[in-house]
Amino acid sequence: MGASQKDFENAVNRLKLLKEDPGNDTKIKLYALYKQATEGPCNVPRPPVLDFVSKAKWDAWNALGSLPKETARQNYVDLVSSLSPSPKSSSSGAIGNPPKSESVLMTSRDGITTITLNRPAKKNAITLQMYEDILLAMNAASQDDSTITVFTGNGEYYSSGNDLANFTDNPGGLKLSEDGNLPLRKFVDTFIDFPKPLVAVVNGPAVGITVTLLGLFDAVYASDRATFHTPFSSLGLSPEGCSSYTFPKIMGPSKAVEMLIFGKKITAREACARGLVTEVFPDGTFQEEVWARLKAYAKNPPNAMRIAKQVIRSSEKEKLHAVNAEECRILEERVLSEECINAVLNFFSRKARL
Ligand SMILES: CCCCCCCCCCC/C=C/C(=O)SCCNC(=O)CCNC(=O)[C@H](O)C(C)(C)COP(=O)(O)OP(=O)(O)OC[C@H]1O[C@@H](n2cnc3c(N)ncnc32)[C@H](O)[C@@H]1OP(=O)(O)O
Repeated sequence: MGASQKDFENAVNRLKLLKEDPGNDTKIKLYALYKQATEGPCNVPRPPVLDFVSKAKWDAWNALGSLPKETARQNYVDLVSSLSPSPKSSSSGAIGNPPKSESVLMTSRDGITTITLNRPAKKNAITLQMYEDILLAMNAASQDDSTITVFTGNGEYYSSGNDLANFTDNPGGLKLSEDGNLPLRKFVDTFIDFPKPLVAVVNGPAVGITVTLLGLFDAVYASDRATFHTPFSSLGLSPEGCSSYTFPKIMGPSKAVEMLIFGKKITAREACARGLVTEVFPDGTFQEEVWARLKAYAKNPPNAMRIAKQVIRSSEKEKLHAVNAEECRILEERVLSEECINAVLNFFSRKARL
C-alpha cells in the first residue's frame, strides 16, 4: 500500500522532464509535499515577511502539519502523475486516485469539489471500503484546483454513520494498521489536517462518526429535516472524531454530555443553537440556497482562504492529534467489549433499534 521510495524517486525525476510549467501554485504544493516526505513536519523558522517566495513555500509546508511522511510521498507521486498525461487524470478537474467504489462519489465544479456518500439503501452507512475511498477523495481534493471541499449524502440520510457490519465482518475486531493503530486514527487525522475550507451539506439525519467529525469542519449547513445523533453508549462504544474535545468546546460540557454520553438526538435547529451547525435552511429550498452560497464563497482567492483556515486552526492541531490518538486507543478496547458486541448483534437481529 502507498508509494514506495522508488516511486517517489521516479516522480522526482519525471517532474524534471515536464515540458510545461505546472504554475506557481502547483510548484509550491510540490515543494511542500517534497519537504514533508523527506524531512517531515516543518520546524524551521518562518522566513522574513518581505521574502515572499520563501514565505509562500514555508506556509505551504507548514500547512501540511503532521501529515505522515508516507502520505506526503503518496500525495507527491499522485500530484506528479496528474501533471504527466496519464489514464488516472480525471476530466472533472479532480486529481490523484479517485474513489474506487460507487458508494463514494467525487465531482468538481465551480471551484467546489464535492464528496457524496452514495449508499442510500443503507442510509449511507460507511463501509471499510468507503472509509478508504473517502481518504482517496480527500487526498485528491486537497490537491486539485477547487477552493472548497464539500461533504454531503445522497437520498434521505446524510449518513447513518459507521456500517455496523464493519464489526461483525471482521472477526476479532477491526484490524489495526501497520503502525499498530486503529485505522480510524489515520482517517480522523486527515480531517484534522485538511488544508482547504471543509463544508458539510447535511441533507438529512446524521449518526455517529458523521456527526462527531462535524466538529472538524469549517462550516456546517443543515436542512431543517436533519437530526444529529451520537448513540455511542447504547452501542457500547466511546466518542471519536475528536468529539470528546470539540463538542465540549463548541457547545459547553453539559450539552456535549447529553449528546456523547446520554445519546440525545437533537434537531438541526438545536444543533445550530449549540454551535455545531452554522445555519439551518428549510428543506424545500435547502439545496438551491446552500449551493448558491457555496458557489459565491468559492470565488474567493483560494490562497487567502487556505491561509485563513491555517491561522484559525493551527494552534489546535497538535491537541487534536493527541485527542484522536487517545480516543482511538480507548475505542480499540470498546469495539471488543461485550456491550458493543451485544448491541451490534441486536441491531442486526432487529431485537433493538435506535
Ligand atoms: C481508513 C479506514 C478507517 C476504518 C475506520 C473504522 C471505523 C470504526 C468507527 C467506530 C466508531 C463508531 C462510529 C459510529 O458511527 S456509531 C453509529 C453507528 N450507526 C448506527 O448505530 C445507526 C444504525 N442504524 C439505525 O439505527 C437505523 O438504520 C436508522 C435509524 C439509521 C434508520 O432506520 P430506518 O428504520 O429508517 O431504516 P432501516 O433500519 O431499515 O435501514 C435501512 C437499511 O440500512 C441498514 N443500515 C442503516 N444504518 C446502518 C448502519 N449504520 N450499519 C449497517 N447497516 C445499516 C439497515 O440495516 C437496513 O438494511 P436492510 O434493508 O438490509 O435491513
